[in-house]
Amino acid sequence: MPEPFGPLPAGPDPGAAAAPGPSEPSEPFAAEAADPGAGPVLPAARAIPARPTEPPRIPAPTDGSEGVPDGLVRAPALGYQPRFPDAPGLNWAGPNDRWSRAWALETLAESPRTPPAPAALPPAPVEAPTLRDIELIRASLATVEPVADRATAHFYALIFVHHPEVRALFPAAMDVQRDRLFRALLVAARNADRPAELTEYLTGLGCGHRRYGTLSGHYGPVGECLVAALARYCGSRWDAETEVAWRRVYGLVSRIMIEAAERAALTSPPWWQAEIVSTEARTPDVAVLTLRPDQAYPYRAGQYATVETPWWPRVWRHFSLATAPRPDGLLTFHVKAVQAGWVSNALVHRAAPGDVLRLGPAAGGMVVDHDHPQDLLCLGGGTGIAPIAALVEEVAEHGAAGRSVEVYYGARQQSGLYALDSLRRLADRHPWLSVRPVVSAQLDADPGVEIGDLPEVAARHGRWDRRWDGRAAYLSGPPAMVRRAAAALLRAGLPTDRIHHDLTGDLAAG
Ligand SMILES: NC(=O)C1=CN([C@@H]2O[C@H](COP(=O)(O)OP(=O)(O)OC[C@H]3O[C@@H](n4cnc5c(N)ncnc54)[C@H](O)[C@@H]3O)[C@@H](O)[C@H]2O)C=CC1
Repeated sequence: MPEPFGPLPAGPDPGAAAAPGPSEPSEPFAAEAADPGAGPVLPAARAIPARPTEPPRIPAPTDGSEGVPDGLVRAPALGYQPRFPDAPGLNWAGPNDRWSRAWALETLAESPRTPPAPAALPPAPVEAPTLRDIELIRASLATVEPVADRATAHFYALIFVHHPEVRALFPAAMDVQRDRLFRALLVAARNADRPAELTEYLTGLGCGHRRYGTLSGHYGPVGECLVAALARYCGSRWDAETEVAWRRVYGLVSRIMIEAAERAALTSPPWWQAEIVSTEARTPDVAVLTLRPDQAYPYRAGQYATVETPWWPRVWRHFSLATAPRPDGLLTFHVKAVQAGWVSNALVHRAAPGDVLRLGPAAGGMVVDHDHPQDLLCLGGGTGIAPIAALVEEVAEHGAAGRSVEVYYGARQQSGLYALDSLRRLADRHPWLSVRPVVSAQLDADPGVEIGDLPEVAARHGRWDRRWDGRAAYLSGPPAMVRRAAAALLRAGLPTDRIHHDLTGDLAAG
């Protein structure tokens, strides 16, 4: 199962290089810069799956659509009725379709498009972990942490040797994957005595794993290999009591993930295919991509999607949805080509209208509460402005209900403020919205643009006039920026639960 315990909780995927945070679905935006291997971004030798030209016939919808969200109609064989039945190259899903073959998914016993079979629960009864279990698990993780690289490599080696059919679910390069496993284990261990947080995290993880083709039956073998790898690298720290603790916790973890995946299978597909309908270069390394999904793609402004390109099979990256949900169902992403970023470079420099991407389900908790209209303070750095722009649009559509929204939009230089014009147009129409552009260097700054790092400029304003009192804050951009902004807001007295972001980890420590 790819990313077993994969991308940690809480935000989109590529881009963030530095320390991870606590609750992700990973430090979205973080993994891209950390892609292994750097080197030429798009090796010419890579085989690109051919784009199918003959979509299979789409079964007619049935009337058994109870409990299915708006826009999705269940059909018996396919599971869901496509939103755009005439979309070229789309809507071909199911066992042995060309997309699945290109991705080598035919090696699975069942198609990942097929709703998971009834849960094959771990054989032993699933018991809640005891405090002693949690203590033992944390102690063993602390022992393994210094050799986490070797332990996770051993874990994957065990899986691939003993369960070779699972290899096809993982990307060719495993470096980032390895790191994710251990980070996910740490998150789970950190939250082991907080059942609500743990359940929320694992639920997101279980649903997200559907896009890899993970099936209920994969969890058992993965658990065995995990325990074996931990036992080996814990050395003398490992004993029978520790093993029982791990088995008990793994049983609970896998049950929550399997059940979440089964619930999700009732109302949504494991992934969406989306055809690029336009690409627009906004700067030499930032492109705005507009996509047409093959079926309705439910999300809230502020959330992100995981994206896979045809050029890097099974390598998934997070990008925020950059508009509020649109009536025409189109989706927009802002992508910056980062150094050694395989996916982001492919999307910015190679993707063209007609190319088909895959999307995982929307995730992330950076959404606006319209029932309690607080004033909002939004900081968007670089392409981190994407979810902020979506949030502002959603407030505009929903009605500001008396709240004011203040957006600080930062870039390193003036030419990087690629979304400023559209934000200013919104501000011209809506008196509740103010937009303050900030650039790091004087150099080419236009009049009215403030100079400095984004968190510092916003903090200056916050100190002056206590602008932040009573506001809910939304932070999005480079991890270091988000951490510094969060630390400034905490110092200014904003409570933690009013500071929204998609990073995981200890913000204040950053
Ligand atoms: N594409 C997307 O949908 C989203 C991307 N992101 C993340 O946003 C980031 C955008 O990167 P770039 O466009 O290259 O932004 P950038 O590195 O050019 O910086 C943009 C702003 O952040 C501030 N900043 C940067 N580093 C800072 C630091 N160490 N301390 C304080 N302030 C700092 C700068 O002052 C500038 O105002 C990436 O990490 C990406 O993963 C976040 C959410 C959505």
